[in-house]
Amino acid sequence: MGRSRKLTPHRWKRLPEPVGRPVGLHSEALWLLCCLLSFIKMKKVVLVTGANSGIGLALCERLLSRDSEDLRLCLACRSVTRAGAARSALLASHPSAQVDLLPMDTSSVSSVLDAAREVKLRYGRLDHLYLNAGIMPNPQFDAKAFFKGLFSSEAITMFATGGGILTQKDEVTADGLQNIFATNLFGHFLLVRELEPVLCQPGRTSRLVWTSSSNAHRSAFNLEDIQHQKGTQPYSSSKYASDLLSLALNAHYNKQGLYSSVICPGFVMTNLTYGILPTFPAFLWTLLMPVFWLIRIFTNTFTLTPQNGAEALFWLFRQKPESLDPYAKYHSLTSGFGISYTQPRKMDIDLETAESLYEKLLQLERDVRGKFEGEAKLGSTS
Ligand SMILES: NC(=O)C1=CN([C@@H]2O[C@H](COP(=O)(O)OP(=O)(O)OC[C@H]3O[C@@H](n4cnc5c(N)ncnc54)[C@H](OP(=O)(O)O)[C@@H]3O)[C@@H](O)[C@H]2O)C=CC1
Ligand SMILES: CC(C)CCC[C@@H](C)[C@H]1CC[C@H]2C3=C(CC[C@]12C)[C@@]1(C)CCC(=O)[C@@H](C)[C@@H]1CC3
Repeated sequence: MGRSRKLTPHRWKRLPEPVGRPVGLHSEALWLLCCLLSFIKMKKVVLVTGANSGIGLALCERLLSRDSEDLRLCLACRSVTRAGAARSALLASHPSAQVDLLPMDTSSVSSVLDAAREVKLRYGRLDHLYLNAGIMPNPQFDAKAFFKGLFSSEAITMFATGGGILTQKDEVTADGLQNIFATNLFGHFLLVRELEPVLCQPGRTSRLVWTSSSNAHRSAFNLEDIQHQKGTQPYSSSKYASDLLSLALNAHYNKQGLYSSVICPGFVMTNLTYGILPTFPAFLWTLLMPVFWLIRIFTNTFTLTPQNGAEALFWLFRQKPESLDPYAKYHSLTSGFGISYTQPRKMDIDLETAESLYEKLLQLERDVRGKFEGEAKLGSTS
């Protein structure tokens, strides 16, 4: 027996936009009503990269706590197992929520292209895209510079930005890209470019939000070496590049209803920060917490928990995109009393550099696509 096609109220909710226009005056009116209703009732689609832990997972939790009924959350993660565990944790506290999984490794071009294809097939719309996945592999902590900085006038800045005390050793991915650049920036850029048809739809606005950092420094970034092959601060460079890219994306896409913003979550205790001192046992971090709470009195950037760190991401979700400043970075901050809030701070960026980076990224995109198509052709002929 064929499945009944009766439209129960439950089905209305999930009804995709009507396809094929019926003929006749009544049917025309009915079709218009259908369009209107499906537009009103359709859930907002929110995709978060790196959603299985830390700040990304905390954002998902906060979004569902606010409204789990009208959201369709998609966790884009490189590990299916870790993503599944995160989904189960979210569903345990929000059983009626709609939480989907999407396998995606932002450091791999083919994985990003596959994931984007899947998003277009599955959703047909995308309201919020949180570009949050990020890495800081092989960090080198300069203890000498840290203790020197501790007794200097720059102590607070050092704690707020990690400037001058951290470097990283980068690697090359299978696609021949620098790993930190590919993971934190280029994979996300490619994703946005691929998702253009669902992000830029007439009569609708969509949002991009980049999880950047106060560790993003102009001095670490070089337009002649956007992947940071030569330097020792690829993390800082990738985050500065995301600040620039957000500005360029606004310049190119605002007229199509797509808006981009950047946030800094502050200093948060997550897998990324635990990795900075790998030999430092977990219980020592816990012992240090009272010290960190004390430091928070002097710098509100010590947000410390992923929930506090996700504050600016969550705040942006509730703002009208047109009201936001493309030159501002939205900082998650936490007061000495533990109260979280969001504050915009001007970024050290300019449109000319942003445009130059954008052009270079477009060129790199053409190069990797060309390589992919070439390999695909080779595969089909052999
Ligand atoms: N913690 C902090 O103090 C600060 C963090 N940030 C930024 O916040 C963001 C989130 O980090 P945070 O929550 O702290 O750290 P976590 O390590 O907890 O989260 C990072 C997330 O990114 C995912 N990820 C890493 N590499 C890839 C990849 N190649 N493809 C897909 N997903 C990937 C991780 O997945 P997996 O679990 O598989 O590794 C994880 O889900 C990052 O962009 C980071 O740079 C910025 C400023 C400060
Ligand atoms: C062992 C010592 C007693 C304590 C060491 C503390 C440092 C490891 C942290 C102090 C400031 C932190 C910091 C970051 C990493 C860890 C510290 C250097 C970041 C660089 C992490 C990533 C970011 O994006 C920055 C915003 C953070 C800034 C502060």
